Amino acid sequence: MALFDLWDIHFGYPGRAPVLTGADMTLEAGERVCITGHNGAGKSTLLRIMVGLLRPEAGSVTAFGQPRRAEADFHEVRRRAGLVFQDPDDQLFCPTVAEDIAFGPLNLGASREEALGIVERVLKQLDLMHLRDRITHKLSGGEKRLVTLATVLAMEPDVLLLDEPTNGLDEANEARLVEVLLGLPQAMVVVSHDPHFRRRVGTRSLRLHEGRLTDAEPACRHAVTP
Ligand SMILES: Nc1ncnc2c1ncn2[C@@H]1O[C@H](COP(=O)(O)OP(=O)(O)OP(=O)(O)O)[C@@H](O)[C@H]1O
Repeated sequence: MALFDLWDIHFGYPGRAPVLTGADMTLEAGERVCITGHNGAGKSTLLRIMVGLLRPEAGSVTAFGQPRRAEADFHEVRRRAGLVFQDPDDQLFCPTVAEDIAFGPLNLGASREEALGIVERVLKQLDLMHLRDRITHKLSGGEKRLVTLATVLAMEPDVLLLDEPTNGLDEANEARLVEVLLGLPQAMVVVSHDPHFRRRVGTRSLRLHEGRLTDAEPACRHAVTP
């Protein structure tokens, strides 16, 4: 069973030319699907449709084996598929890094102690312990991006949806991010303009062009076992 199956997705913003005009995509366990395409092609739009932040005009979204149509159908999808937005400021809203990471688990019913344990685990995993008590809005762009990933990993999603995760990262942090992603068990969809990054991380690459997804560069790696 595919984790996600998007079929013939059509979408346009009001008063603008259509963005998606029959996009198809599947995501299987163990896959890391990279998506490329020019600015404004609709990559972020597609990720938002996957988690129900936008609803397609036509076509279907099946996630975790169930067709998803109404808002209520997407609650489970958003719990199981963690979207890391392109702009970290859309995602970080607590005073400190630790509070931002603890927010999701606390919201899902974790105790204060459990949440603090999760904060420590994900910060160690991403090598970010030094940022634990920093004021979130005073972090650099690259630091914010890594913290955003930490907030999503803290929710232990089954699928990761990453929108331009290398934006603003220096070489060392980009290399570290590659290692972290390759070590994660989750299937993921990664939107990236960075061909080197896509080749390192992706098990499959798609190009979004004129509203549809097609195979891009040949895969360089085989799917990892889930
Ligand atoms: N809320 C909105 N209202 C109207 N138009 C929008 C809105 N959000 C995005 N768009 C437009 O829809 C198109 C697709 O945007 P989207 O952000 O999905 O592209 P993208 O492929 O992610 O681009 P980039 O590579 O620049 O991040 C663009 O032309 C954009 O201007």
